[in-house]
Amino acid sequence: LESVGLEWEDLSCTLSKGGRTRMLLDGVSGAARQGAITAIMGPSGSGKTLMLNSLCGQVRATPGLTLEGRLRVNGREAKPSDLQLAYVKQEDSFYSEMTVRETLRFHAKLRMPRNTTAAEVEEKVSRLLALLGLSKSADTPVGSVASRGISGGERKRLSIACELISDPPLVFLDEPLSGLDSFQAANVMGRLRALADAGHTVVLTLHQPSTSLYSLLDELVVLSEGKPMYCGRADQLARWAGANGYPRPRDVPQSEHFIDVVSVDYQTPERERASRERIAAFATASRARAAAGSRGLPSLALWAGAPRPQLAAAEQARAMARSARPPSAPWTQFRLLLSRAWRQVVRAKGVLVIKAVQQVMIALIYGSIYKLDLSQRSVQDRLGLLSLIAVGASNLAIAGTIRSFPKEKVLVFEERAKRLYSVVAYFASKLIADVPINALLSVLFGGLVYPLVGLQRTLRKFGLFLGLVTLESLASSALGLLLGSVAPSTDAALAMFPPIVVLMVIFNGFNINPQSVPSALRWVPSLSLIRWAFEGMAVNEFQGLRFDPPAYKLAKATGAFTATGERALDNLSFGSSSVRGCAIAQSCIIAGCWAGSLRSLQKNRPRMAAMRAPRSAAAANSKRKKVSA
Ligand SMILES: Nc1ncnc2c1ncn2[C@@H]1O[C@H](COP(=O)(O)OP(=O)(O)OP(=O)(O)O)[C@@H](O)[C@H]1O
Repeated sequence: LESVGLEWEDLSCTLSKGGRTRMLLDGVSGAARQGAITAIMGPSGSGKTLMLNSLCGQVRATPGLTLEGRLRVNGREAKPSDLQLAYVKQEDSFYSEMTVRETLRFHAKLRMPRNTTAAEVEEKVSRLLALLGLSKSADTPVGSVASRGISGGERKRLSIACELISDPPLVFLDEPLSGLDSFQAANVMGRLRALADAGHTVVLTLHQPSTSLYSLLDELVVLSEGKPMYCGRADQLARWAGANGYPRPRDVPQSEHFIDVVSVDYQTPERERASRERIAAFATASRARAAAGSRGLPSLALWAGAPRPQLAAAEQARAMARSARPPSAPWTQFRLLLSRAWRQVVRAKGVLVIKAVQQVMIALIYGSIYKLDLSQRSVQDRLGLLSLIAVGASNLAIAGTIRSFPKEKVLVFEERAKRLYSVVAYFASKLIADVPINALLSVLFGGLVYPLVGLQRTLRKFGLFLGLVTLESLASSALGLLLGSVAPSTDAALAMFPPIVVLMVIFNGFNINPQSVPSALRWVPSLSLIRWAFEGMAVNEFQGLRFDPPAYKLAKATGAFTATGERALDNLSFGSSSVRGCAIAQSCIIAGCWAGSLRSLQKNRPRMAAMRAPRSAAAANSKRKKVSA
């Protein structure tokens, strides 16, 4: 493992909004050495995660946010994007139906160099399973909130294992113990200790660790209000507090005591002022200690003896280019993604059964209510039934996709940020895995409802009906995918869903005559997938039908009744429509939604803030004064 020591200097982050500037991080300096666990601690909201993210280039670019600082790797200036690191986020997301081993194998195949053999992949997977204590649960599905799987601690260890595939020397973890009970927390921390002992440089954020977990830490950075309160050896924290006038009472763990000392006390205005003064004093003392020079910081001296070999410029450029694209071939990415997506679809048997039961129930409801004959009444019944089928099928498919896709999108963004695969490979695999199931469910519904209600009994018309229902379901899923891709969250996507469906229902060709559509909205019906489904099904059903004349004589004599299916279609302005035309229009909507979703996934990647060189000490001080004023 490459020996890596990381040093940061004058790390600052400001956020300017509405004429006000907040210092989120304020002149923090420190170091993390190889073979050590460095923890970033502090009260809630003190900037722990922000600092960790700053070091590894993961701060989201927000309007008004500026990030400054200097990073050095083994004494040489570096940018966060140059670091070969593992970053384990607080929230993990996995495909719930994949087992632990399959998840790890998936990552290994995507992350390991292209010429890695299958045996090498398996060897790596087994080694990581053993290293993170996951061998026993290797063949258990990861699970989710809805389906039980591995424990919280095992999920965290799996996240760490996935990040360790490419043997990064630096390992960053945001709150790795959050949500874990003391047993699981000790297990995770024990594995991190083993990683550090194996030569990794481990940096993590922590809330309040127990005394036994604290004893596993080597170095500590304590923040309050974004300011540095302490940077040095974890076991020297109490000495630092004492030396600055706040000796630790007996029996109070040193981290608990110090974090209390440097927390803002909001109980009364006086106490708040006093606590802020205390924080300012600790910040000054801590910065003075850092400014005393790198030799003053124990951590810096420890890695200084292991300089990183200088890479030649050409080799450096090649390494950068390599890291900018996924290591695996596009075909491999597609194959692996398809196999993962397919497993997720077919193994989620509960979801599949629910969807199938839903389709059967709806078909049975229609079948028990509608009995179509050739009476005059049946004209209205047919139109009503076909319009309900068109609306119902689209609602089910759009809502289903909207609910599931935004969650998947988060995982895809994360995996894309790690450059595991291209969006095209992901998108193609998703469509291929989803389409057969959607088609199968549509055929199940259509195949049941068609004979039950008594639609025209010819094999050709039956086949066309199934095709139209399937196309509509695919178009609806594609629209759901588009909404899920452009919307920032599931809630936002669900909020967009009703108005869009209402518009599509209004303009379905049955509820408003095309001549009555306001001229500014004439284009809307051509985008309504419900309209194309309804129109296609109506043309398919009504063409060739001869209706019985009504029983009352006057209507019979004047011919004021619907004698043929063609007449019914004329009344709806569908006289010149064809099933083929509707199917082509529906296919164009599918293609448009897929293209839009792909584009949105490609464009909507989170942007990270770049780190600028810090301003001079004098400029930083004057800014500090301005902000606090
Ligand atoms: N990208 C960003 N844009 C704007 N503000 C941000 C950004 N990242 C963090 N902040 C702000 O910085 C402050 C510190 O947040 P951070 O999440 O680092 O705190 P923390 O110490 O990790 O808190 P906790 O212990 O509660 O998780 C918060 O006020 C947060 O809103």
